[in-house]
Amino acid sequence: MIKTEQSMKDRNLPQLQPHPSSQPWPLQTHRAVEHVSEEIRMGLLLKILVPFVGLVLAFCFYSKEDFKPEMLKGKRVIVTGASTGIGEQMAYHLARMGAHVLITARTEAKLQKVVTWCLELGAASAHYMYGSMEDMALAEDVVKEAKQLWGGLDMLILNHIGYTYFNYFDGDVEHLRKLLEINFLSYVAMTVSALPVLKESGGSILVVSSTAGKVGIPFVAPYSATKFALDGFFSSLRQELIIENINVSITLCILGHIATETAEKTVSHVMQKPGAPKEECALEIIKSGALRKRELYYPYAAVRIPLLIRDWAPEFLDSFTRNRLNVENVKRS
Ligand SMILES: NC(=O)C1=CN([C@@H]2O[C@H](COP(=O)(O)OP(=O)(O)OC[C@H]3O[C@@H](n4cnc5c(N)ncnc54)[C@H](OP(=O)(O)O)[C@@H]3O)[C@@H](O)[C@H]2O)C=CC1
Ligand SMILES: C[C@H](CCC(=O)NCC(=O)O)[C@H]1CC[C@H]2[C@@H]3C(=O)C[C@@H]4C[C@H](O)CC[C@]4(C)[C@H]3CC[C@]12C
Repeated sequence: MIKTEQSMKDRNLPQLQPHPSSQPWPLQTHRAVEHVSEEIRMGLLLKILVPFVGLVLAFCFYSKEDFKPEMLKGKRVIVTGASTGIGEQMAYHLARMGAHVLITARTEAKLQKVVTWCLELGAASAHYMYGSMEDMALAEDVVKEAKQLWGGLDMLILNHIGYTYFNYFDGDVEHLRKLLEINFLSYVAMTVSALPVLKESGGSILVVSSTAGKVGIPFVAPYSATKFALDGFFSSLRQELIIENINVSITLCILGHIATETAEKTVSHVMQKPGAPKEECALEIIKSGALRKRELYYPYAAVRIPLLIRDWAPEFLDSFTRNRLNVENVKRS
């Protein structure tokens, strides 16, 4: 194209100027129109959505069954990824409620400290097994240990995750494969191993997931894939348990940004406010499992409202999500 313009000049011919109406709109005008129609759509959406959300919140508030800590007294509970973060706090809450806890992670020293503190807090018993959930045999051995210790199992809390970077997807398929093993396949392996004893006890499976397992959030593609996989697998399995009248509940816990050490280290430079408290998050997960809820959203508004918007205005939600992050602080590694 430049070459063409150059040849016209060489031949000293008058430069023909295209008619203004034939020129494409300048980018700015086009974007302004797009923005206005988006504004109108948003205005309509909010006039409908806000009352609807109010009704949803009212329903949830008034339909809330009462949770009692005694529900967990003497219950036999496995918590994975409990050496730190939300899992550690869940172990402490369960201990205070008088449950039997078996906790897992890779770092034995941290697990020993958590078990000691669980006994201090009143756990009926507290044990740990350490190792990486890349090893499916470990996933099965943990459930076998629970059967040997307690003769059964009442609650399986699947919580651990492998290392997660927060950056543009770098094309590393091997990292994704490994994360699928740790964050997804090991959850399936533990479930397969635990289902027979959970059927005997009429127990519960709690699957800890994320906003990033329900909507597209930038910079977490591999992690997000593993969380979406959890939704697909466990939502399908829940249907099969209902069809077969098997009294095992599955609660999918959809979490927003939680102030754990790892999360704050990973994303504090892009988040505009700190995460929600891990202690309260941990308690809400336990409550939702004890009440056999289908899904937990925590923090409620921060997670539930984007999910409502997701199906009505996906492009708006994408734009809203990007605007909530200081994306300029994410530099390709
Ligand atoms: N924090 C947040 O903002 C959010 C968290 N979530 C979810 O909550 C759950 C807990 O998150 P959070 O507490 O922040 O995570 P943390 O990073 O604080 O804890 C992760 C736990 O998993 C263990 N772990 C790590 N790698 C492995 C492995 N290969 N095999 C077995 N265990 C492993 C860690 O112990 P060790 O290193 O000793 O193995 C640790 O106990 C996760 O499922 C996460 O997806 C969801 C949304 C937001
Ligand atoms: C950035 C996401 C939150 C989007 C938002 O603004 N939601 C409103 C709100 O939550 O207040 C974060 C939601 C989920 C987080 C990620 C996650 O699921 C856990 C990982 C934990 C790991 O230890 C660190 C990074 C995480 C990928 C974490 C990053 C931030 C979120 C995507």
